[in-house]
Amino acid sequence: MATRTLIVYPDKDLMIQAGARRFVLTLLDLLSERLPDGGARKRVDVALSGGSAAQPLGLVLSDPLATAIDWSRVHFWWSDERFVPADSTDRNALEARHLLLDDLVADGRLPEANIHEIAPDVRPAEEIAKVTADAESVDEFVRSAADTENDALLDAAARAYEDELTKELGPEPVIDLMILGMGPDGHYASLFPASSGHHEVLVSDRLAVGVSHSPKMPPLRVSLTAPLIARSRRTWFFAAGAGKAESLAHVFAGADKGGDPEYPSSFAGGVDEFTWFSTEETVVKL
Ligand SMILES: O=C1O[C@H](COP(=O)(O)O)[C@@H](O)[C@H](O)[C@H]1O
Repeated sequence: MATRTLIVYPDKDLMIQAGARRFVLTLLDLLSERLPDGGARKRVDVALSGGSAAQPLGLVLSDPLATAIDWSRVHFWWSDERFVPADSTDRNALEARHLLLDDLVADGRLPEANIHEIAPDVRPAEEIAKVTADAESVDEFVRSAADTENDALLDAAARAYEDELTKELGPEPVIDLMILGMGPDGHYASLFPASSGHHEVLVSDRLAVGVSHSPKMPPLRVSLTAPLIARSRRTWFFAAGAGKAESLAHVFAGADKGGDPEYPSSFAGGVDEFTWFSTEETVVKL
C-alpha cells in the first residue's frame, strides 16, 4: 500500500485546475509506460466519481497535452452511480459525459464501448414514483414490498457491473486510476457511515453492491466495494470545503487504525499512489 500524501491548495478552484492538469499528464504517462517486458501498456482503466471529483474533467480538453492522449486506449468506469433513469441529471455518468466524454466520442477519439456505465433504472417514471413513495410508507408491508423490488434491481445492476469488470479486467480487476470524492459525512463512492444504517463499506466478498435508503439523495445507488477501491494502482481523493474539515480529521484518524465504518473514506487506499487533494479550510482540524 502506498503511503498517504496530502496536498493542500489555497482554494477549490486551484484544486480543480491542478486536478485537470494532473489527470492529463497522468493519463499520458500511464499510456506511455513501458511494462517490465519492454512492451507498451495496452489500456488504462480509470474510475470516475460524481460531484466535486468530476469537476476537473471539464478542463481536460483545454490542456494542450490532451491532444497527445490516445483516448481509444482509455476505459472509463465509475466508483458509484445513482440508480435513476439514464437521462436524469443525478447520474454521475451523465455529468462526466457532459463534461468530457461526449466530446471525445463525438469526434471519434473515444469508442463508446470504452465507457462502462453502471446500469440505470429503466422502470417507467410513474412506477419509480410509486415505489419511491412506497419505500417511505408507514405501512410496513407496503414498505417491505418496495424495498424487495428495489433491492432486487440494485443487486442485478451491481452483479452486471461485476460481470463487466471481470470480463474486461479478469477475475481480480484492478483500476489504474481511481478518482474519488468525500462527502461531508465522510462517505466515498456510495459507501455511507454505519450510523446511517449502512454497512456496505465492510462488504469484502463483492466487487459492487446495491445501496438503498442512501442518506444522501437520490436513495438508490450502486457502489464499488472498499477492497476493489483499495487495490487500485493510483487513488486520488478530492475534498474541499469547510464543511468537510471535521470528517477529514476523523477519516485520517480512522485510516491510521485500519478503517472506521463511521467515516467510510478511511478504508480507501492505493497500491502505487494514494493522494488527497484538499484546501486550506478543509485541513484545519488535522
Ligand atoms: O453522492 C455522491 O457524493 C460523493 C461526494 O460528492 P462531493 O460533491 O461532496 O465531492 C461523490 O464522490 C459520489 O460519486 C456521489 O455519488
